[in-house]
Amino acid sequence: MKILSKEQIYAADKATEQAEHIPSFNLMERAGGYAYHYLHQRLQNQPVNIKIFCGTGNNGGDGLVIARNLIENGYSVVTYIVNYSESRSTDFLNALSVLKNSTKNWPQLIKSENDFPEIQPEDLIVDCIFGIGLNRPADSWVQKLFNHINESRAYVLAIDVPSGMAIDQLLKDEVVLKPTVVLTFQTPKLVFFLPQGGKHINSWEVLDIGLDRNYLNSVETKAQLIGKAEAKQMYKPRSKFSHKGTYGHSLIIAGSYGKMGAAILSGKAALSSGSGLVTAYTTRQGMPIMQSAAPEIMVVTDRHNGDFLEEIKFDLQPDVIGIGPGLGMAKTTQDALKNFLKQNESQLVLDADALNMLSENNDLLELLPQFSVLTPHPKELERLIGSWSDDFEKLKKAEAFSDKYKCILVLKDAHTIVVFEGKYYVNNTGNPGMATGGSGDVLTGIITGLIAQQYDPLSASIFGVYLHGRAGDIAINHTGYEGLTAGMIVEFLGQAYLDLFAQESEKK
Ligand SMILES: NC(=O)C1=CN([C@@H]2O[C@H](COP(=O)(O)OP(=O)(O)OC[C@H]3O[C@@H](n4cnc5c(N)ncnc54)[C@H](O)[C@@H]3O)[C@@H](O)[C@H]2O)[C@@H](O)CC1
Ligand SMILES: [K+]
Repeated sequence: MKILSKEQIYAADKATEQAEHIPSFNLMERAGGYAYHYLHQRLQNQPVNIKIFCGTGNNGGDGLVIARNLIENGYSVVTYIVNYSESRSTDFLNALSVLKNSTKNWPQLIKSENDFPEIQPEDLIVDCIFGIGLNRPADSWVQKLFNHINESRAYVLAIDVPSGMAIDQLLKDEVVLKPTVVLTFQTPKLVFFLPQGGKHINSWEVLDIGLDRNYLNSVETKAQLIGKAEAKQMYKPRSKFSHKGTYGHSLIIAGSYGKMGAAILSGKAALSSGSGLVTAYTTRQGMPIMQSAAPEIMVVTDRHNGDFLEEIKFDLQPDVIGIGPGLGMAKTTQDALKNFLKQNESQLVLDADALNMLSENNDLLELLPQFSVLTPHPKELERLIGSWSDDFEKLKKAEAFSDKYKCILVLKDAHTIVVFEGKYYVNNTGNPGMATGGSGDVLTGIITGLIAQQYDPLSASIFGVYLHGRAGDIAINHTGYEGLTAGMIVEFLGQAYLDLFAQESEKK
């Protein structure tokens, strides 16, 4: 699903007005009307006290349209205008006059803290104070109103975006009216998926307000949300006349004394993602551990007998190499990595200690083949690209890094974002249960295994992140968040594949 920027949303509104030859107020009527239907379907005329807080721009105008529809249909509504500014948008004024003409229920003005109404926990709050137009922190009395509503513990439905949250920047000392649900128009907003904005959002739904299809189909967005529909399109079906060689050979370079689990998890994940063959390259001590833990995985070791890898040399021609999990940061391993990178020609997926070694020896980055995949978690990313002031800057810096080294960056987080060639692919699977040791090793294995099967590195990264999250989502039905272990993500990978097509087969 495309994630439109603020400018693109305004342009989509304009394109719709032009294509349909309608004034902008009709679009507000439509958006507010659909939002009313959304509420009505769920409320079914239950006697709830609804409090609608409206700003003085178009988000506020939407609120006035929702209020009018609710009142006309017999709901108990109090409408407030939060007077953060003396100026009013034209469509806000249109909506206000329609509301005043068609109901006797005039809004109450809130100009300061003295005007705050009491809010009961059982009230239903509709937040239409600020939408996508917020571009600076709200006045302190308005922020106090947000907190006043937050403290009430009432159910809050935010219209389009939660008030107080800018969609294209992190505002200083941001105070957000915390929504129970965000009903967002047409396209989810990027900020919902970034840690600093996303932490306020439990749940969001898209309301299709019928913006112009031509515009939406043709607009190129920087960000895209990756769900099942997108993942399904990437899936490569298997042919009947295939053999293990068809699906490639993955080499996993991982593990050290006490960290053989990382190699096992990565290797097993590469196998379960479908790699035809998997070989692990690890320390000699690791050989019996690997062989007994995963008989399907072949093992090659270095010549030495140390706790850490001292040499990375093998007589194989893998299709792809996943390198890094559990390697440790020993000087000998760093030298081994350097020598390996100097002569390597295989496609690479780099994770964990391999990334840390790259951060410590920046010149090694120049040795990476084009389209290498790097999968840093936030700390590893910071070591690679330096610190950032907010999530938007983090993305920009990641983009610059990816451009410079022609690599694919997989920014692991609650919503993992794959960054490549100026585009952001935002994953929409996964859950907090996956914040567990080894989960990243599994992702490395999956992406490696997909590249072995001839997924191009970008598709392998996007699809791999999706499958990893989906496997975790299916697994928690059996384990709960706390009980989920990285090994289970591997076990449920097959289910994640099956799930891509689950709906079709259920319908048959
Ligand atoms: N045709 C359209 O453009 C449509 C717009 N819609 C709604 O319009 C919203 C956007 O409306 P607006 O652009 O009017 O913006 P908002 O209603 O989000 O904000 C109102 C105005 O407040 C001002 N402002 C920004 N930060 C402020 C601050 N901290 N303190 C005081 N004033 C501040 C800005 O000038 C901004 O335009 C969307 O989120 C959506 O809800 C919908 O009605 C659908 C159609
Ligand atoms: K809002």
